[in-house]
Amino acid sequence: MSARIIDGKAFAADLRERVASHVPAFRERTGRSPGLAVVLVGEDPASAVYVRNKGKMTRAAGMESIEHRLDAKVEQDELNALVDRLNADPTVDGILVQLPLPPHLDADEVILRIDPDKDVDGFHPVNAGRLASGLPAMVPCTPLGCLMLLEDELGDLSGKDAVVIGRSNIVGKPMAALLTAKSCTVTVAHSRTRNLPHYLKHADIVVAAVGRPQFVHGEWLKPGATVIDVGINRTEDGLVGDVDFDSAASMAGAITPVPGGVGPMTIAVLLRNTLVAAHRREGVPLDESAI
Ligand SMILES: Nc1nc(=O)c2c([nH]1)NC[C@@H]1CN(c3ccc(C(=O)N[C@@H](CCC(=O)O)C(=O)O)cc3)C=[N+]21
Repeated sequence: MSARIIDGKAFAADLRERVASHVPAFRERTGRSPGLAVVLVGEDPASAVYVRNKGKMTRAAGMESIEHRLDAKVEQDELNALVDRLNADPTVDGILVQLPLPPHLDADEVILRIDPDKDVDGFHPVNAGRLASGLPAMVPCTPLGCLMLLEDELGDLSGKDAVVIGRSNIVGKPMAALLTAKSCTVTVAHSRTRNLPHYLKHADIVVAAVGRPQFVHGEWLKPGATVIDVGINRTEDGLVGDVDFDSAASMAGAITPVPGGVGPMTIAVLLRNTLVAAHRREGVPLDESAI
């Protein structure tokens, strides 16, 4: 079997257009555009590139990008004070503090300080709790992007066997919550899982978010499985995912490439979440399920 390649880049471009199409009506209703504030601490080159791309795409969607660059040596109090100001600013609908932070800063403290209604990353424990409880939440961008690709590929996910590899707060845990809400039977595997191939052999859906280059081998997969590769690993061979693409593509029914798969979806969903946050905050109705 030779897998269909899931074009995350094209899906993300469509999603960004759908988001952009709702901005003019919001502006007419409220007299302003949705605003996304991005905070970058230090000058990690990879982070700087991401932040620049986010700003570009935010503006291309007709939304306001508010960028704050802080010195790598900034103190926690100063970062906290910036978050407080962004929380209080009515023109800011979304706040994203780029992670990881330099080691002297406490990311959990910053995340807890962000107004959950402006938490477009969906990292605040209130949003994790809302998601787990089936309440309206801000949903983390990467797992929501993966879910959109899965539903586009498979339609109804009800009853499917899904294995999520990785248990982070950013991807694995919210991914498992989303798939559970869609009535999948979900297994969460991780670094201590003893027999990963055993679980993968039954999986209709595999989401790999372990952070180890080319970790998942095609021979472990159920023939025809749908494979979503969240990994972004910079190696000598260039950018590779958490899945060994060539062997997986000969076993899977469909697979996301790296690059061009999940990555572009993360940014597109960030814009979607900003649009959603803006509408909720202003009480402007929006059919969220159509975006
Ligand atoms: N608070 C916070 N929220 C984030 O969402 C967040 C973060 N911090 N810190 C860093 C990670 C990383 N991240 C990516 C976004 C887009 C691509 C992306 O567009 N990748 C492209 C290009 C990859 C490349 O060439 O580098 C692709 O996979 O095709 C990748 C990674 C968001 N992150």
